[in-house]
Amino acid sequence: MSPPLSLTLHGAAHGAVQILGALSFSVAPRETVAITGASGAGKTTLLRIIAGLHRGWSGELRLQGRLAMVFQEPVLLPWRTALQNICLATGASLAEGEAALASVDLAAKSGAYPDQLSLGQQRRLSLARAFATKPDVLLLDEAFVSLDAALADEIMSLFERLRDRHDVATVLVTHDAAEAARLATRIVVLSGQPARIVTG
Ligand SMILES: Nc1ncnc2c1ncn2[C@@H]1O[C@H](COP(=O)(O)OP(=O)(O)OP(=O)(O)O)[C@@H](O)[C@H]1O
Repeated sequence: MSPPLSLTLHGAAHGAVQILGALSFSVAPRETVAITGASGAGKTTLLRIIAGLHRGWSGELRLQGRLAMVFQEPVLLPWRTALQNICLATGASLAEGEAALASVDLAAKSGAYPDQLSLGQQRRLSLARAFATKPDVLLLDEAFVSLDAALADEIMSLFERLRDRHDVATVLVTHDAAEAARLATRIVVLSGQPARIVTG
């Protein structure tokens, strides 16, 4: 069976500046690949290529099934409650939305609006919404940064619990070596200009 995600990149640029060189990788179901590398190496650009959010690249991307992405800043509808943020975005029923909230310990906040939630709660809501789409491929862009250590640990545990319930292939971008070592089954390191995979 072919993997849910495989990418063969000839190169990628922002305008005239070549950011990424030739590289390729694929991710199998239940695998978590961490993309690491120095600031500016092109990690987010690589993730945005996979998500279809960056146009300046050539190569071949094969994606099978549904894709969900969690951004560094939670992207939530401010005028909708936590429950509506899940149901409207994913097509989940109210019962499924409630279950998704419970899976990230937010059952008591279903009627709260995003600005009534802490950053940690907004992150948990984003994670719940991503998993509520039942994704085959999940992309996480620095989803655990800007949180204190205890909160980051708690949200990583929630992610691990949700991931282990789904046959999802995950690609996460992080500059945090400890986070990569904890969460990833494989670590891909980007380096150079244009960047290539130096380990992975
Ligand atoms: N919209 C843009 N227009 C022009 N250049 C860009 C744009 N977005 C990113 N870049 C440049 O592309 C390079 C790679 O950026 P990218 O955000 O992919 O790196 P990164 O590895 O994710 O960095 P960081 O760890 O700091 O978030 C950087 O040199 C950056 O300045």
